[in-house]
Amino acid sequence: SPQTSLQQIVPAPVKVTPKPGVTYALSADTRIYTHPGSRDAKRVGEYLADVLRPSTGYRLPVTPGASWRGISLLLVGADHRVGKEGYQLDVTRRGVVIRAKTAAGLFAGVQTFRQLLPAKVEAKTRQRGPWTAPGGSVLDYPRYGHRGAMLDVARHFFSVDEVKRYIDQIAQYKVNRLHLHLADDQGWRLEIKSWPRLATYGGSTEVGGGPGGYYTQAQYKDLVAYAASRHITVIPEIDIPGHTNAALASYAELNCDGVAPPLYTGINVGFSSLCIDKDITYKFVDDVLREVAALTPGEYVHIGGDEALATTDPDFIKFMDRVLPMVAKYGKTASGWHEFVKATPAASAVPQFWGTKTVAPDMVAAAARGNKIVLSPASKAYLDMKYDAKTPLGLSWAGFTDVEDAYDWNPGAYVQDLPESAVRGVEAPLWTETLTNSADLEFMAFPRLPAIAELGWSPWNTHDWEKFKHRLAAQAPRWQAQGVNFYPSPQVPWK
Ligand SMILES: CC1=[NH+][C@H]2[C@@H](O1)O[C@H](CO)[C@@H](O)[C@@H]2O
Repeated sequence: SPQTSLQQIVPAPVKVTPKPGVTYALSADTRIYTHPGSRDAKRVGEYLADVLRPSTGYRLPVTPGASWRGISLLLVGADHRVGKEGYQLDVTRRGVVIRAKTAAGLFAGVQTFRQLLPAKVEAKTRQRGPWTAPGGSVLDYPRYGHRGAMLDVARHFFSVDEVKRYIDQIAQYKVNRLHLHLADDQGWRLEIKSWPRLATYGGSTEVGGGPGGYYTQAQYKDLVAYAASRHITVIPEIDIPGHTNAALASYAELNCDGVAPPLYTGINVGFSSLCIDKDITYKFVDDVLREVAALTPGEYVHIGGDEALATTDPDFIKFMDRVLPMVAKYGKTASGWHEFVKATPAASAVPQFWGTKTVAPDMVAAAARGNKIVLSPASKAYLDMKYDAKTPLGLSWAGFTDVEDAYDWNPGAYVQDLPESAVRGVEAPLWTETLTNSADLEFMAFPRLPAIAELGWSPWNTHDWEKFKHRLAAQAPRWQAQGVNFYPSPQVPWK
């Protein structure tokens, strides 16, 4: 197997110091040690063991302790620059030591160490060794705190296992936020106990008329916990007041005329709106936000707000003025598509920019008021955009996006006059009007998701398409070992 290298890690680390001639070899008696007394460190150790055991066949016991031999995950001695999510990795002839201040940092270090082992380590079945990693040191920490992926489970429903598979795939690239688009015109995907028909009826179909589906609150809690075990915080989105046909179809009383529209299985947008002047609308939103907030250990709840074309601007503002305080009442910070800045949300709220142009005066104004922006420019970060005219899946309203387009922009300087200090990070949305299973998701997400993940993690001084495309090529054997159905873009010199 081609020797891996410290120079091929994705996302590119802050500082890499190879030690030529030094190699570490896993062996049958390798042990994994984790910071004594830290349950979270032990969980990272177990995660690493779960990755390595199937392919190597080694026992790799995980025990509290530290040793120069074997693999040690320690919450002591890390360079202060690692901060909350960074790490230091040292690979010597005798052993591997990952140091961090938090378990999240250890988890990030494990993702890097993983990439130093041969690609076949990613297989779920026993492979022949040797299991070697090149010697050297890495000092690493993220550029942005918000490094997100969004999955639209409303247009097409994706099972708990399919979402977990995507979680495992994005975790490899140090993504730390999973935004779940849980409700839209075509489907309501989360059980709400106070409004049961939202899921049972509103979740009973999907784009194209298939059976749809929904997560019970127990299943949703399982997803949130699974993401957390990969140090990914789930941001639930209930898109309102637009994109609400599934809710309006489920409860006639939510409609201004008291008549429920039929369930919708097409892919138009902008035709639905909650009834802004009915009190029951705000009881509905309050009940939903209360239940969603109770299911959200994370700080943010996303209330959508995009394409409210069936809502007048004054009504949109009136609606948001009544709803945004509910998010705070339930102890959460609001996030929303960039349109919601029309309602002047609190400075702590997170506008998510999805525009296609680099001039967004409302984003600059919001930043001036203290809002920090998540960047998801549709012509760069939308993973549902076709790669080119021949791409069988996806949409093209924002143009074609091949992997170089997804990579070649600077989030710190993308929106004119928006200062780097006002950028909270990046997020890659995967809308699923045309996607129905994991293979479809993977075809659109790989190789572009790692490009967006690198923009979120790596220092700008490492940004170089000519180098990145080779590092991306070196990821392909890993995706092959994992059965990831990636798009072999002609822009990448695949191995
Ligand atoms: C924020 C946003 N609203 C629209 C837009 O993005 O385009 C998506 C498709 O690319 C579509 O699914 C979504 O409903």
